[in-house]
Amino acid sequence: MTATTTTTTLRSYIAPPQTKEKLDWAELEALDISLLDQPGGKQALANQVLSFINKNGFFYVTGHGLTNHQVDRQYSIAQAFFDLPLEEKLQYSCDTAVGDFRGYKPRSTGELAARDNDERYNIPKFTLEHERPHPELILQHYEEIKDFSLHIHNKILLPLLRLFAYVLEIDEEYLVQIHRYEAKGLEYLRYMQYYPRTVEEDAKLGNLWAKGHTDYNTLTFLFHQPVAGLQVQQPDNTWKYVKSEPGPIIVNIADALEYLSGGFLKSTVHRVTRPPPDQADKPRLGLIYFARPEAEVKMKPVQSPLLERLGLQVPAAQLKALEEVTAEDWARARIAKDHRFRTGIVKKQETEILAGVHQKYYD
Ligand SMILES: O=C(O)CCC(=O)C(=O)O
Ligand SMILES: [Fe+2]
Repeated sequence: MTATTTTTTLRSYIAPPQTKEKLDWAELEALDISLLDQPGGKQALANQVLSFINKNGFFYVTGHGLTNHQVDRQYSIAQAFFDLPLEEKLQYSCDTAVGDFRGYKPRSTGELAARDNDERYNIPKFTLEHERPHPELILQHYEEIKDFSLHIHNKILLPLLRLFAYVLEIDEEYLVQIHRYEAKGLEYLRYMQYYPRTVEEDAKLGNLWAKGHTDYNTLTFLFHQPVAGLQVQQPDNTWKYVKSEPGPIIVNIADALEYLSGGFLKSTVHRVTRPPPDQADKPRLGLIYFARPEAEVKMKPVQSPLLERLGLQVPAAQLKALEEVTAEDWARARIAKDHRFRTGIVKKQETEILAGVHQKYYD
């Protein structure tokens, strides 16, 4: 694969206006990670993390060093990608039947449209393992996409992992060492677009654009996108909207980090609902980065003095199962099970994923 340096003019991305509806927004903490470079900053952030993280795995990150312009450039590329003819996009399809999410996933049509109403293009880590064909449009912006992805990995993910390790009172490099960029394993930047449906269609589907789920990776980074719909499940099982403003990145803890932290860091259930009336007729374009542990990492919990003091123990049966499950196996199994439902192979979503470990929630 060759990355060309040709530059074509991209249509500017103009974000849709924020909703004027009064919605029930979740109150989420914002971690300003630029404080990590200042005296006392790490301890202040650790105290902040300890104040909420065992209840809620959603938070904002600010001070992350990416500008709104850089984010909007990614949206311009994403927008141009989804504008490509379907036949071209289909040449880069991902093999979700075997749990491989690299590349393009179309939305389903006909009767299955109800189960899958979004298009995705997942751009994997820029390592030899993942060299693969991309549309010319992506190749033209390859270096820019690479810089953006590497910034997320090196300047946002790794500092957060060090902070979480510090909170868990374990070696501060422990989590970083199982997320080496060059190592075998999959992370990706995702361009995503949901499509509006009629009031009647949505009503039949419980007004859900994506059912409640947890993510299967380490941390998910959701960049600003103003079409409201993302909701996070509260400890009392109710749902609140997650507000997205230009600047902060919404971050959520996902399964691999919950397992590695013995359940202390909570992989938090979320879903996407039909947007409010003043936004429901627009496609909802998203930009998301999914960080994952290295492929061979077993998801068994770390030995942590904090967890011991708190008396947090993973149930014996689950612990035994997790000792066998690698981050790669877990993600592949989740993706392959999801494929079976989306493509109609099974009628109901399967909650048992692998080795007796169940996915937390479906609805
Ligand atoms: O589109 C969103 O806001 C959330 C997407 C999501 O939860 C996912 O792709 O896992
Ligand atoms: Fe998700």
